Amino acid sequence: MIDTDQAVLRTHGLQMHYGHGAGRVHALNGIELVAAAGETVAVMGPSGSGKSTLLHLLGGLQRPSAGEVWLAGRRIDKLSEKGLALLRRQAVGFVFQAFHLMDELTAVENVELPALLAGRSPRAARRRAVELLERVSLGHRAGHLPSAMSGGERQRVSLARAISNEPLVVLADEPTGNLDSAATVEVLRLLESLRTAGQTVLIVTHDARVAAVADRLITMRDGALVEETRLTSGGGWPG
Ligand SMILES: Nc1ncnc2c1ncn2[C@@H]1O[C@H](COP(=O)(O)OP(=O)(O)OP(=O)(O)O)[C@@H](O)[C@H]1O
Repeated sequence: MIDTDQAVLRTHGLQMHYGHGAGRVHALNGIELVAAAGETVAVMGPSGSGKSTLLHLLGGLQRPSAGEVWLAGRRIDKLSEKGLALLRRQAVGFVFQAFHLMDELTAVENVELPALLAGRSPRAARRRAVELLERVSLGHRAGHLPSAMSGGERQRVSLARAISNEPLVVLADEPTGNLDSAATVEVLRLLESLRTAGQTVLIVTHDARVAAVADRLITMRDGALVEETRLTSGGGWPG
């Protein structure tokens, strides 16, 4: 049991409905989730079980229909739009299956963007972006546009961007969903290095190799958490 005082992420009675009347979809039905500081949590479950919706609510991309979302001891589901935008910029790093990089910006410009938006000096933002690209073994590709990069390289750029503001939590939605096996292994290594570095990470995935990197695996079905497994290896490199 995780001490909720140490929770970076916490939900209480989290519900999400879409639509009205007969067309109403209950995407989340009262989720109680706690993620401790430094923990990597994988979320698996069938298509439509509510994984992406949960991730969006945790990162302040959407607001719940009912219930509470807490990030680092602060309730975020009642924040204003402006407050949510600030929170997303400062406290959350997102990684998406489709990368969501800015096509017209180079790799280094993509990675430095969050730091610039957060008010860092251009020089400091550039220095950090270069360091991060080196950390994901893409220092030599800093000046390249995303269109000139492979899927694995693009996802490594988006991981570097996700951690550029030292977020409290990294939320990854099927980060290997668009990647071949070799690129998946590269991204797995990076997720593993985030875990080792003590970053709090939540990963939605359909890939058991990705889930194996986590400290804890949560399974969802029909908008509910139905199973929780502490991985015996405490997270580890899949063989
Ligand atoms: N914007 C929306 N409007 C209406 N229904 C939605 C919307 N977004 C999601 N849903 C529905 O909510 C339920 C949960 O969707 P969600 O995308 O969270 O599932 P998921 O587990 O992430 O699925 P997948 O693994 O296919 O990505 C599904 O029934 C889905 O059709």
